[in-house]
Amino acid sequence: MSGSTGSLDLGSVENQDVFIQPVPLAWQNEALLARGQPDGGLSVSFQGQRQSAGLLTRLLEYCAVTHSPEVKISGDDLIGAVAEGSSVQFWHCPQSRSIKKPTRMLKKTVCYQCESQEAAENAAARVRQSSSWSASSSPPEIAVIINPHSGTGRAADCYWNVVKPIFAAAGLSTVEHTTTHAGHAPVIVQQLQMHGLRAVVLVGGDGTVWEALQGYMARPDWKEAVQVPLAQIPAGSGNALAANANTWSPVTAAWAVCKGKHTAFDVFSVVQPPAKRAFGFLSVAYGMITNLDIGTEHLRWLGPLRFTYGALQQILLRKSWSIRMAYYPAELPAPHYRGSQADGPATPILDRIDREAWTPNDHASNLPEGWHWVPTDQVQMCVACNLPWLDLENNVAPHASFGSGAMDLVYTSELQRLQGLQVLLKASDGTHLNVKGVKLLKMRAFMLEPRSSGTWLAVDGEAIPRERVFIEVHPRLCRVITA
Ligand SMILES: Nc1ncnc2c1ncn2[C@@H]1O[C@H](COP(=O)(O)OP(=O)(O)OP(=O)(O)O)[C@@H](O)[C@H]1O
Repeated sequence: MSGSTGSLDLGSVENQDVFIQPVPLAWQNEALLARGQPDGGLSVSFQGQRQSAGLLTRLLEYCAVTHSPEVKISGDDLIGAVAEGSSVQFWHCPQSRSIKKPTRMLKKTVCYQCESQEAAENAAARVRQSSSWSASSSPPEIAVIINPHSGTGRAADCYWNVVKPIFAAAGLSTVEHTTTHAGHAPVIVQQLQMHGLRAVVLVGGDGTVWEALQGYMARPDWKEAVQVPLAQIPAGSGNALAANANTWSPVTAAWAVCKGKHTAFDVFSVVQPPAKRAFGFLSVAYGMITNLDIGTEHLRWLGPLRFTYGALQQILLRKSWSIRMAYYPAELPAPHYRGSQADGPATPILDRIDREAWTPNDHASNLPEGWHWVPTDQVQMCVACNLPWLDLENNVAPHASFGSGAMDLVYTSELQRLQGLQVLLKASDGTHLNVKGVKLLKMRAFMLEPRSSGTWLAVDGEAIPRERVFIEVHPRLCRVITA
């Protein structure tokens, strides 16, 4: 590799990654030779001075004396670069070792000295564009909503100290909004200029995602708006959307936003007249699960540990709650709907039943065609999951998936304490479904009628009135950024 002062060699590179279309990327000068790789990655060799000290520098110096002065960064890992004066530094997010929950860590190369400030800025701009702009000539625009109340109250720190520097190195154009009160996120989302946005990034927990979803669906242009993916930076207590998107840590989620890969996922309508229809993305829970979540709100300072504490308490108490529930099974096709959807997505299954006819004391009444009763009138755990992970730790519905068009009802009626403990211990890998007494049903729509006090009815972890509720899944309606 010869260094010819100031010359810029624009070689072409092939695009082998569907999400990254590398621009031709190769330039060289006396100090720095960086070559675009076929996978969109970067091979950097330093022929001039190196700046900055630290372990990484010393390691690289070691490489230099052992005649392998090249740093190779894969296109998948590379996210951008930072230029300062006439030096440039490349940022990348390689996978860390954990295989169970793949996360990424942030790494920065040493600062390479270019021949001029312009050369350094040029180098940084090229790397950003090739690694994080999906071949666009202008930077992707991102709306960020930060809930400073989420989790243990560190969401804002997490964003400004960890995530924002990554977005800046990737050259993303961000506009930040910080919520000032509960219920603020839907207002922010309704006012966003969605056209052209790469993503709406939510820094917070699932309550923030839930609120943002209400904002999406309340927009007159909801059909177009839902094409803009959501992303969750896991900074709350539960962080289920991030878990299900395989973005298990703030750095991993930030990296995923830089890469911009997204997929469709189901959401569901929550119909509980006379209240306005709401929308959920995660779960409908009654009994034990709500007690261990909403019932431990006063222990927020414990972080995710509060759920473990709450679960142990519920298992030992061994309480059960009265319920009546009917469902439209996943095996049956969803009826077709052809009407206008100006007021939100249609609910063809719920529209075919007479919801008023289901009187509270009428367990034996005839069900509409295709519907079945859930065969119990008493539950301990009762949670209908739209996604497998209910938080970063618990894979409660391992057979659920992003776009299945169905929710998995996981429930128990008469678990002993020992079985309850087994469920708690096995929920992290989904094997709790094998514990005797744990039942699973797949449903496209359902009616849940809570009949006990002393517990909550909750959608996505948010309490709703403890009254009869009708749910219908909307297959693949929204989009989410994934790793
Ligand atoms: N500035 C604010 N002050 C107080 N509360 C807020 C503010 N902004 C948002 N909220 C409320 O904070 C609640 C909790 O936020 P969020 O759900 O993100 O965190 P969490 O409860 O820790 O996480 P998870 O829902 O994943 O368990 C939301 O229901 C939201 O209404």
